[in-house]
Amino acid sequence: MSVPLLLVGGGRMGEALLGGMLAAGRPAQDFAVAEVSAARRAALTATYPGVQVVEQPVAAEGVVLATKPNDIAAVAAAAAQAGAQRLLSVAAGITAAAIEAAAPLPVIRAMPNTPALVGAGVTAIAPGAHAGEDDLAWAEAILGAVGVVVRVKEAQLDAVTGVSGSGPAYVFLIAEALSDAGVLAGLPRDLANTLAFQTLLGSAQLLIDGDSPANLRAAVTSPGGTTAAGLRELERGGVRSAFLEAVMAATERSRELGSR
Ligand SMILES: NC(=O)C1=CN([C@@H]2O[C@H](COP(=O)(O)OP(=O)(O)OC[C@H]3O[C@@H](n4cnc5c(N)ncnc54)[C@H](O)[C@@H]3O)[C@@H](O)[C@H]2O)C=CC1
Ligand SMILES: O=C(O)[C@@H]1CCC=N1
Repeated sequence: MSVPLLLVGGGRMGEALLGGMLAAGRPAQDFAVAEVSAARRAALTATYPGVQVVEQPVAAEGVVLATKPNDIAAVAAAAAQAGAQRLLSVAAGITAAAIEAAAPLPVIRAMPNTPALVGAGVTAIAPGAHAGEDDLAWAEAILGAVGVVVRVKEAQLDAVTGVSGSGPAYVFLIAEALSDAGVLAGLPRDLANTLAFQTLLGSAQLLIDGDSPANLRAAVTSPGGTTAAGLRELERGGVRSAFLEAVMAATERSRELGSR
């Protein structure tokens, strides 16, 4: 009997998707994870009772490919061999055409991010040549359980990777730096962490509620006040252009991963 959804690769992204879908209420029996690392299999088995954790792909209606980009073609072929009917790849860079060449199945490409683990991910999806509306709807149902899903053209996925796939790492770097700065200014680490992390959460919520970043920033910035003094230093440090360069570098790296 085939399982509804097999995840191949139970690493950071595979676990974020699995954990997110379980937290959203999908039953553990809906899932199997194929993972080559014995240590990872042991960890997943202990954390997610009821999920079938195996070494090699088992028969599944749909398969999420969540191994490193270099392994995706071989893993797609193995999943097809094991009876998969359609594939959802989360690998950075690897094109739908490359996956279709390894496995003659409908392929959806997706770029999720790790906040999927707490149901607050954002994923962009794009169809391969043989994927139809039902395949896109299938991918949306999987990824919609762990956050917002948007549809894009496949050519946009490299830029999506640069912004939101890699984006959580940029935000964690900001969190670290803001907390470190609090410590430098004399606050205990616990307090600095609470202040920095809750500031990120609250600011994100204001943005999600719909006002523009520029308006929200202006509302914090009193004439001649503390924020204007701080922002001046951030601009002097080139923060804005550092973000432009970071996203362009990540986008370019995603393109490189796809062209090897
Ligand atoms: N980590 C992230 O924030 C994001 C990662 N991705 C993509 O997700 C994919 C996985 O990335 P991570 O989870 O970060 O890597 P990872 O290294 O944490 O996980 C990959 C897992 O796949 C396993 N694996 C390797 N070959 C296998 C095989 N043949 N069969 C079964 N399991 C196998 C490894 O043992 C490992 O546990 C990559 O293609 C990456 O581009 C996409 C969006 C965000
Ligand atoms: O760093 C990477 O290559 C992966 C893809 C997006 C986030 N992590």
